[in-house]
Amino acid sequence: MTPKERIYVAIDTPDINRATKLARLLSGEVGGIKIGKELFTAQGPNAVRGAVGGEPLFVDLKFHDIPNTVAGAIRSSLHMRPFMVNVHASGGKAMMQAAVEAARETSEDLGIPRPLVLAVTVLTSLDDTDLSDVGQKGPAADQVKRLALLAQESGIDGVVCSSREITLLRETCGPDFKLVVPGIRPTWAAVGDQKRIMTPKDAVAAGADYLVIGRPITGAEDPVAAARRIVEELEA
Ligand SMILES: O=c1ccn([C@@H]2O[C@H](COP(=O)(O)O)[C@@H](O)[C@H]2O)c(=O)[nH]1
Repeated sequence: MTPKERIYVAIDTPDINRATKLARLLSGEVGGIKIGKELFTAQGPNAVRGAVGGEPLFVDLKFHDIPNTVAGAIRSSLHMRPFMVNVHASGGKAMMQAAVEAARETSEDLGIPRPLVLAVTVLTSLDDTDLSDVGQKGPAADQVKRLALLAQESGIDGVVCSSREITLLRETCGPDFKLVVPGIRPTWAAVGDQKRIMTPKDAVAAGADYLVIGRPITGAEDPVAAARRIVEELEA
């Protein structure tokens, strides 16, 4: 995979014209587009697929509900022809198994490749103190490892984690388990609300499969130049 192909740009906006413009501008500059709750909730699935065009799509809706409901949500999300979809690992084993099974069945019914089904471990905006505030047993790396192992046992293809846990998860879950990492910050970008961060180059060196990068690209005065700068840093 080339460095460029590893980058999924997070387009977080409710505005379909802005999303479409960004997706067109960045086509060929990155590996794919990630859309999340902001665009999806404002515009719905047809508009999302239209905005993204033919680019590989990561549908980041982080489903977290009872198994039957999550299976239904996964089935519905496959109409956007995603390359990756996700659920929260903390939804438990039965929920993750239901998600994987729904993705398998629906992709067969639709005659499309089965998307990678990922599980979110601990959000990159949380640190050890935040985890303890919500009663989760930290440190964050321990909770990430626990959830990643549960996800792997459930048939999930990989996890969303921070780059700081890559080395640990490569040792624990092996080379084929996909590691998709948001919380990516080039040295020249604002950190914002992210807490467990790393630079693109360090994340790839650590063994990330895909980097999710939003505001450092979409919030830049020139998003194409920002994307190219990141690719150059990865290639250097
Ligand atoms: O743990 C997680 C899971 C998902 N995200 C999503 O990734 C992008 C990051 O955007 P930036 O602008 O680069 O911070 C965003 O869409 C989040 O919803 C995450 O950040 N952390």
